[in-house]
Amino acid sequence: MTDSLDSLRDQIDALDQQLQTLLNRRAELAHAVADVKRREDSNPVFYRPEREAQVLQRIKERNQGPIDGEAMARLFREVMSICLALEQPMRVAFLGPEGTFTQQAAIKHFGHAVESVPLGAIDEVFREVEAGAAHYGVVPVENSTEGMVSHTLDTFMSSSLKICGEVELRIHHHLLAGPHTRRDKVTRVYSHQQTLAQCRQWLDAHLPTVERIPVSSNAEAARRLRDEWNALAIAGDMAAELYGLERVQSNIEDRPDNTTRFLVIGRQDTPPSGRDKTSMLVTGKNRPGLLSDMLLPFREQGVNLTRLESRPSRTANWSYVFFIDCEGHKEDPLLKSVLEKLEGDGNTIRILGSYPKAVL
Ligand SMILES: C=C(O[C@@H]1C=C(C(=O)O)C=C[C@H]1O)C(=O)O
Repeated sequence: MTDSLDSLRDQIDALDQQLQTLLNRRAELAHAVADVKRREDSNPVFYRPEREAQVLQRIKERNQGPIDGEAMARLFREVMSICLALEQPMRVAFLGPEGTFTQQAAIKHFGHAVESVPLGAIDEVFREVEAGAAHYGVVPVENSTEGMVSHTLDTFMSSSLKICGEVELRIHHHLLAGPHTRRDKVTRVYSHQQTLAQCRQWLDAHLPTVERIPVSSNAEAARRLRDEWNALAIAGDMAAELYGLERVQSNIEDRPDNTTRFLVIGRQDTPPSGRDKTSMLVTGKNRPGLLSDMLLPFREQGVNLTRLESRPSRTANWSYVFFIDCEGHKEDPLLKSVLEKLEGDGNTIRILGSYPKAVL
């Protein structure tokens, strides 16, 4: 015999009560952890990215369903966010304004229990964290369609901040109309330059005569529709919701797997989580074979590179710094010997951070 609706709901109520008790018990334990951190360290660090990554990874691995592993991890992301807020309310600066993908990335990484602080430019995010006015910052670093965000890489050259996490976000762009938009009279479409580039083919095919106007962010594009009647905007869900815009067409990005990677920056080093990445800045004296010599130690030790970019060093013309991302933590023996070899060869290395690979 199957259970009646009332009986099923009674069972759900009983479980909810247990879950609630357990969640509060968990929060009490997190609070106790905070006391230990305070006792053991005069300058305690409450947020522990390596521990959070391990917790989320384990949740995904042991999940049996029917709830999907990713969804379960997202639920626990929020639980940890609330527990951490009881230890210490956290301020996270991001490249604003409200409604940008960077804010979405910040919330994906830290959960909703943090105070997210919009700032106008990437270097302002760095400065806010350097000055201690925010605990952490989130900035975009590369897009799978459009490549690196050079401004972020350049800012690292003059900053002492550490990378303590990465966030990957699938980016969906929608064509949006405002409350006064006259759809038969549209002459302009607003968006950030990167977004316009990511939707180039769609725009060529569907709006070839509409002028594309780059603005400072997708959220700014959405905001402009409040008082214009002959324009559309391209932005993501968050900006669309925030400004109450209507979707004319969803998911107009040219590549369906369009993804942006963001970095979390802070002032502290992150211990190993077991599934880590390391980002570094390497400079060497310009000579034939410099780059291939730099890469050799990685090959010899079997350390996998995940990214390599060069940027002008800004100290002399045609001299370059290399941004190298690889798998592993700087304390791993294999990576340690790569770093020693690179330094022994006369290169200068600055480790920008070792941090857990994105779990969500
Ligand atoms: C409870 C801790 O503090 C924070 C909260 C965590 C949690 O709720 O599980 C995990 C890591 C920290 O960011 C801890 O360090 O274990």
